[in-house]
Amino acid sequence: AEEIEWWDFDAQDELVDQLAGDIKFIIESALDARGQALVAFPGGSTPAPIFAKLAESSIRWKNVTIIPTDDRLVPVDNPLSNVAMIAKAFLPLGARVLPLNSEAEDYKLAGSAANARLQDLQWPPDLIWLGMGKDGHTASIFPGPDLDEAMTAGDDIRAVGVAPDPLPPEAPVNRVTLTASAIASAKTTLVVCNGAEKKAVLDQAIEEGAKSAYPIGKVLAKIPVPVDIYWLDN
Ligand SMILES: O=C(O)[C@H](O)[C@@H](O)[C@H](O)[C@H](O)COP(=O)(O)O
Repeated sequence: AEEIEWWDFDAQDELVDQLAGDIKFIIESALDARGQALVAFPGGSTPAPIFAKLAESSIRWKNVTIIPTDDRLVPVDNPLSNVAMIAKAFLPLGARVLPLNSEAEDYKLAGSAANARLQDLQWPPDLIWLGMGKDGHTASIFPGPDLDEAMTAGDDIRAVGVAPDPLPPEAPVNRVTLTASAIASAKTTLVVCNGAEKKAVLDQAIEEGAKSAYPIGKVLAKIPVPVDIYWLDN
């Protein structure tokens, strides 16, 4: 990243208020400028309170398209589905929510189907919000066999299918994920993470940059704009 700005929080509600306010500002600036906005939100356990706060805000959601940064290859009625979590929060407000995953059995096919779908969108996204795992993964760019493809896919490849090895215990399924070049194309990127363990990983990843074994380090090194990191010390 051109520059990294850290925002440290001691209390979750402070982080939620600040982050929801900043995301609202980014979306409304895009709506004022282009009449529409495209944003990518992560899955996992961190987003729920922030989604709830965003859902309370007076954003003109009907002109907003939301895609997941990545998704687990499960049907939308599966509790592991990221798009289901996003749809539950924002569809009732009139936002357009586009799934990354499809019925494709094979994760590679699912990746190409997701990539084809993203080609129809007004690119690049106004905002990409990244989460991070303790292993340094972000979106579904994991350390391991598919890391290279997700990191080196050309600018025209916006999503790929990945088969993390080992499968992440919190959601042991194959995935589709935005590629590093797609993430690096965003107008604004922010990272949200919590806890001392993740902070240590993130500090090391940022220091090591493109050489890092941590995917978040490689991805952040590709981003040409300043990145804000919201960290909750809990
Ligand atoms: O589908 C996913 O799993 C996510 O998009 C993933 O990248 C997530 O952001 C991290 O795993 C952090 O997850 P937590 O918020 O649960 O710590």
